[in-house]
Amino acid sequence: MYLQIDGIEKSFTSRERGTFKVLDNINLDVNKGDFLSVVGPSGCGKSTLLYLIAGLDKADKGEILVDGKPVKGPGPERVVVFQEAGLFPWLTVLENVTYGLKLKGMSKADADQKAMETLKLVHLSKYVHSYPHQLSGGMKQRVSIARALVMEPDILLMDEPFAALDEQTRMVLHKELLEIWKKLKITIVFITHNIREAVLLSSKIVVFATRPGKIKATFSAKSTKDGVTPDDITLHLEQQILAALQDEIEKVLKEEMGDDYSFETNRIHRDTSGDMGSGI
Ligand SMILES: Nc1ncnc2c1ncn2[C@@H]1O[C@H](COP(=O)(O)OP(=O)(O)OP(=O)(O)O)[C@@H](O)[C@H]1O
Repeated sequence: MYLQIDGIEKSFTSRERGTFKVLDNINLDVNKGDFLSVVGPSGCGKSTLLYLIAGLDKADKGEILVDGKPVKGPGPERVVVFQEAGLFPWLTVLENVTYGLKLKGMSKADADQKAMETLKLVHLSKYVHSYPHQLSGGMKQRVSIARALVMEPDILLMDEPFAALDEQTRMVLHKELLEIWKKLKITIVFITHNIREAVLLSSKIVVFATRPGKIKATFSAKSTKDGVTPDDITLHLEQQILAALQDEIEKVLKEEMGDDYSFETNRIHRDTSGDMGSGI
């Protein structure tokens, strides 16, 4: 197993909520080259798990292993792409992408060459000298993906990277991310609220239960790759994931709105034209 998550527990403490458990006994095995999506209602601990894998935070209990070695902090083999591109506004696209390489001590010429190759991969060769404010949201997110890929990580950790983008841009980036995944044979852990996005992109999907976050169901979505899956298989998988999520969504709504809140099962339904589950 390439990425191994063994018995992870994590609690936080805040003035309003006291100490509360966010992740409870998370066990997950990810193979090298898997595209794993984690789907779950708001606040169930998806990002917390991603940050633990990234080594940006520490678990209270359990262990995360990459290639058999315990994660003890951030490492170049695990790079995070966030929802907001977070580019340096005073640097050009090329300078943003070479920034990490130069910090590692790479010469300008080598860093520029490597960055140019990576920017080609995300179709931004023409914009290397542009500044972030001159780019659309989708282009900024491409730069952010290039900035991560240029470090040649083994695992790309993506925290709702397309959530702030419009539907058409997101569709294009889905296609491009799948091409990159296949070309680089990289392992991806992808956090999303969007069931359709998870089904379209992933080889494996994990549904989180909430309060505290734990794994409720795991689905294999390998057959949905390469666009060969008949629509009805994709839709069936979406329905199964939605069914697994339904109780969890209700739990969150009752906590937020009160126990008398009634959740109609037909409120969230499969909508072939829409963005399934994006409002969860
Ligand atoms: N540093 C922290 N201190 C206190 N509470 C935190 C901290 N980080 C996260 N939380 C809380 O832990 C819970 C899980 O947060 P997390 O961001 O992991 O959930 P999520 O599933 O990614 O949510 P969303 O889908 O809304 O982004 C939330 O209730 C959040 O408010």
